[in-house]
Amino acid sequence: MADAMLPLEARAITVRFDGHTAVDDVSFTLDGTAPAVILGANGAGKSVLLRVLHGLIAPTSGAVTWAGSTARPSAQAMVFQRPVLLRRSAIANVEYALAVNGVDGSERNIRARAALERVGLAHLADRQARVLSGGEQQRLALARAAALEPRVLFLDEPTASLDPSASAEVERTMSEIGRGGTALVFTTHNLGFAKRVAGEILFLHRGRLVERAAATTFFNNPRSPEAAAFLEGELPWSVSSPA
Ligand SMILES: Nc1ncnc2c1ncn2[C@@H]1O[C@H](COP(=O)(O)OP(=O)(O)OP(=O)(O)O)[C@@H](O)[C@H]1O
Repeated sequence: MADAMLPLEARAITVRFDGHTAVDDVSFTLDGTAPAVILGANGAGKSVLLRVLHGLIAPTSGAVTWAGSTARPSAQAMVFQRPVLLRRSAIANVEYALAVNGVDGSERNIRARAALERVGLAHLADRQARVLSGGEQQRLALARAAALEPRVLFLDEPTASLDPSASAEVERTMSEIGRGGTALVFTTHNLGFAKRVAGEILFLHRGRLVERAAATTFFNNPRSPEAAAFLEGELPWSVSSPA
């Protein structure tokens, strides 16, 4: 997990869909030392920004650079709100991801077992992935991503469709992965989760980055009126960006 790929820099990222601006001239640099959480109301542009950073969406203008290069490094992965799992056993799902990433056959099983162990799913290694509970499926998605030993892991609302106890398990697993040297960058609507895990906050409002701060500063003393309203629960439920 060489640090040669950091910092991760967003340079004037703008994303437009059919004339609608989802992300509007967003710039920041992440050095990977603390978990970064992207916050904002529904439609603020969080998921789109995360996908641009990961390389799933090309920005309309601007660029993402890794240690100054626009080449997308392989040591970064993404976990989605609802994991897409293959119709195979839990361990076979992890082994498949390792195979796709060029890990030798002999090593795959060892790394997959270690990854399942890490997320507390070793006992379910041979169970069909698709019959696992929602929380177990999300932890399997985390194991699959962590097995690749990414330097940066993007997570889009990783606990959104889970009950409180499954959320707590996923949160614990993410923190453990973060302590293992993987930089976490994620979105969430769960402010308690953000407070517990975040080192810094990137707050988006209508596609614009209106505030970036250390998490404690952001939650105790937000500078922007938009962030203050968001934390007070006073922003309208959906805040779309202007056309
Ligand atoms: N593929 C797409 N085509 C057209 N518009 C899109 C597309 N993806 C996102 N958008 C729009 O871009 C805006 C930002 O969407 P995004 O999913 O990033 O919001 P978000 O902040 O993640 O919201 P939420 O909290 O509801 O998930 C929204 O207005 C959304 O409708």
